[in-house]
Amino acid sequence: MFAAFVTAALLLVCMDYGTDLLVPFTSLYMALIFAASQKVSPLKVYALTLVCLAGTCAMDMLLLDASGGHYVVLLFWRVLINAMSFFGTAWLCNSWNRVRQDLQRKSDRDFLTGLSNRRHFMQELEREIDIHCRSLQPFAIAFVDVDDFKVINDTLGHRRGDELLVEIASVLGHETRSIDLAGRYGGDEFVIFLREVSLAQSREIVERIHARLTQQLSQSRTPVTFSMGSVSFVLNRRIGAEELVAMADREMYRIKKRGKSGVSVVSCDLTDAALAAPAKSRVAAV
Ligand SMILES: Nc1nc2c(ncn2[C@@H]2O[C@H](COP(=O)(O)OP(=O)(O)OP(=O)(O)O)[C@@H](O)[C@H]2O)c(=O)[nH]1
Repeated sequence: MFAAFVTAALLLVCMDYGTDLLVPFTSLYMALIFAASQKVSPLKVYALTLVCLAGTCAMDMLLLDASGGHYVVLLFWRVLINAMSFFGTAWLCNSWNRVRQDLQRKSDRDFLTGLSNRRHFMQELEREIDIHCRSLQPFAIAFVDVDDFKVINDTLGHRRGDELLVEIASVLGHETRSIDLAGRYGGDEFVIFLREVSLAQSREIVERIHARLTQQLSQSRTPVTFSMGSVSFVLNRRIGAEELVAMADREMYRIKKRGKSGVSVVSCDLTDAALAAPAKSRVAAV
C-alpha cells in the first residue's frame, strides 16, 4: 500500500517535470526482479530503488535545461540515466546481499575457534534430527571436554589456553567428515554431530579423535587429556536437540567420574518399539 502510494506520488512528480515515465517503471520493475532473485525483502529493495530514482529524477530535471531543447541529446541522457538506475539498483542489491550473507556466516561461528557456535550447532542438529527420524538412519553425538583446563590456564596463561582451544578445533575439523558438524559448546567443551554412523563406526571415529587430540596436544608443557562421551541414536519420532546433547554430556561425565582421560560410547534406541520395552534395553554400551 505504502509502496503503491509512493510510486503514484513519484509518477505525478515525474510527469509534472516532463520526466520520462520509463525511469520509475524501470526502477520498480528492477526492484521486484531483484527482490525475487536475491531473496532480499521487497520493501528494502524498493527503498533502494527510491533512492536511485530520486537521484535519476533530479539529474533528469537538470539535463532538461542543459540539453537546450535538443530532443536527441535529451533522449541520450535519459537512456543513460535509465541504465544507471538499472545498474545502480543491481549493484546496491548485490552489495546488500553479500554483506548480509557475510554477517550471517560470522554470527554462526565461534569467534575464537571458527567452529560452529552453540546456537548454530543446535539449530543444525534440530534439522538433522528431523531428517534422521524420518530416514531411521543412526547418528551420533559426541561431547568433548578438556581435562583440568583451569589448571592449564592458571599455569600456562589464558593466551596459551586460547591457542590450545584453537588447536583442538583444528583437530576436530580435520578428523570429521564434511557431512559432520563440529561446534564449540562453550568454554572448554566441544560437540560433534556424526551423520549416518552405526554404533561401531561412531566408536571407531570417537576413539580416533580422542587419540589424535591427545597425541597432538601432548607436546605442550602441561600434558592435555580429554574426556569424551558419545551416544549413537536411532529414533523414529522427534526428540529435542538439547535432550540428546545432554545424554552425550552425561556419558562424558561418566569418564570424568572414572578419573578422566577416556572415551565412553553407547547406543540409545529411542524408537517407539524400544520405548515400549523396559528402560534398560534402550541404552547399551559397546
Ligand atoms: N583460555 C580460555 N579459557 C576459557 C575460555 N572459556 C572458558 N575458559 C576457562 O576454562 C575453564 C574450564 O574449567 P572447568 O569447567 O572448571 O573445568 P576443568 O578445569 O576443565 O576441570 P574438569 O572439567 O573437571 O576436568 C575455566 O577456568 C574457564 O575460565 C576461553 O575462551 N579461553
